[in-house]
Amino acid sequence: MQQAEHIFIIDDDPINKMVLSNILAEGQRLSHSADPNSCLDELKISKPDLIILDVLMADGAGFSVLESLKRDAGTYGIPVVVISGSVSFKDEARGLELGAVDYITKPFNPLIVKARIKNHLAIKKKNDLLEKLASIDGLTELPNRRYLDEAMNSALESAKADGSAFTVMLVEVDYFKTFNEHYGYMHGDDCLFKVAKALEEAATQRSLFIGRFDGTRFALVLTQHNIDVINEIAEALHTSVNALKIPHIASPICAHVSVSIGAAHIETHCSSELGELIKMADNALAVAQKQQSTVFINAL
Ligand SMILES: Nc1nc2c(ncn2[C@@H]2O[C@H](COP(=O)(O)OP(=O)(O)OP(=O)(O)O)[C@@H](O)[C@H]2O)c(=O)[nH]1
Repeated sequence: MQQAEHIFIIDDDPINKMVLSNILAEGQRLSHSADPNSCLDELKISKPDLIILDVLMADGAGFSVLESLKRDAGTYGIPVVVISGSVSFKDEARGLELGAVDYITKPFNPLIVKARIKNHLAIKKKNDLLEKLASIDGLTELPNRRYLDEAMNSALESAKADGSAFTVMLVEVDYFKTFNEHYGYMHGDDCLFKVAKALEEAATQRSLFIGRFDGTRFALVLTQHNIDVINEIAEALHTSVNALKIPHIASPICAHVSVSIGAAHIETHCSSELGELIKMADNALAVAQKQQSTVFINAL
C-alpha cells in the first residue's frame, strides 16, 4: 500500500491553517505548527514530503525559518512552498532565491494551490526515486560505493567525536575470476547477487551497514565493537555464505563459493582517515587470502 504523503504547515493564522487543511485533506497526512522556531527539530526527524510556510507570520520569522530549513542538511531536501500576504516582487524573489520551490500570494485560489502542491509532490517523488537509484548498486541492490563512502565517513566522524572503536571490514569472494571463467559471467552475476543477499541478511540481523565496495568486494562498517565481537561477526558472515553451497569446482580452496575477510580495527580514539583504514583492511584481506585463514584483523 502506498504511504500517504505528509505535508507540514507552518502558519500562525488559524483561518489560513483551516483553509489549507481543507484544500489538502484528501489522502494526505497533515501536521501543523504555529511556532516556526520550535518545529525545526521535529521536521528533521519526521521529514515531511512538503512544507507550506507562511513567511509573513506575526513575529516576522518566516524568511529566517526558510533560511534555516535550507541551511540544515536534515531539512534541505524538503520542498518548501511559501504562502505570503505580500505581493511584492522583492519578497517573491527573496523567497525563491532562499530556495522555496513556489511562492503563492494571499488570497489564494484553493484549486490553484491544490494543483501546485500536487505538482511539487510529484517532483519530490521522482527526485526521491532518482536519489535512491543513484545510491543503490544495480546488480546486488546493496548501497553502492558512493553511498557506502558517505556512510563510512559519517560513522568514522561519530566514532572520532566520542572516542569509540571503529572497524572497516572487507569481504571478498574467493577465486571469482576462475568462477567466471568456469561457469560464465551470467552465473557470476547470479552468484554475486546471492552472496550479497546472504551477507546483507547476516549484517542486517546485527544492525550493521554493508555495501558493495567494488566488483567482488563488500564492505561493512562497525562502531563500538571489540575484537571478539568482530571475529564473531566475521564468522557469521562466513557461515551465511558457506550455507549457500554454490558449487565452485574450479576453486583450489573450497568446493563451494567462499569469502575471505580482512578488517582494520581501531580500539579507541581513532585519528586515521578513511583511506588509511581501507588500506589497512585491504592489507589484512591480502593476508587472510594468502594464509587461507579467512579472517585477518589489523588492529591498532
Ligand atoms: N560476473 C561478474 N564478474 C565480475 C563483476 N565484477 C567483477 N567481476 C569479475 O571478478 C573477477 C575478480 O578477479 P580478481 O580480482 O582477479 O579476483 P580473484 O579471481 O578472486 O583472484 P584473487 O584475488 O587472486 O583471489 C574479475 O574477473 C572481474 O571481471 C560482476 O559484477 N559480475
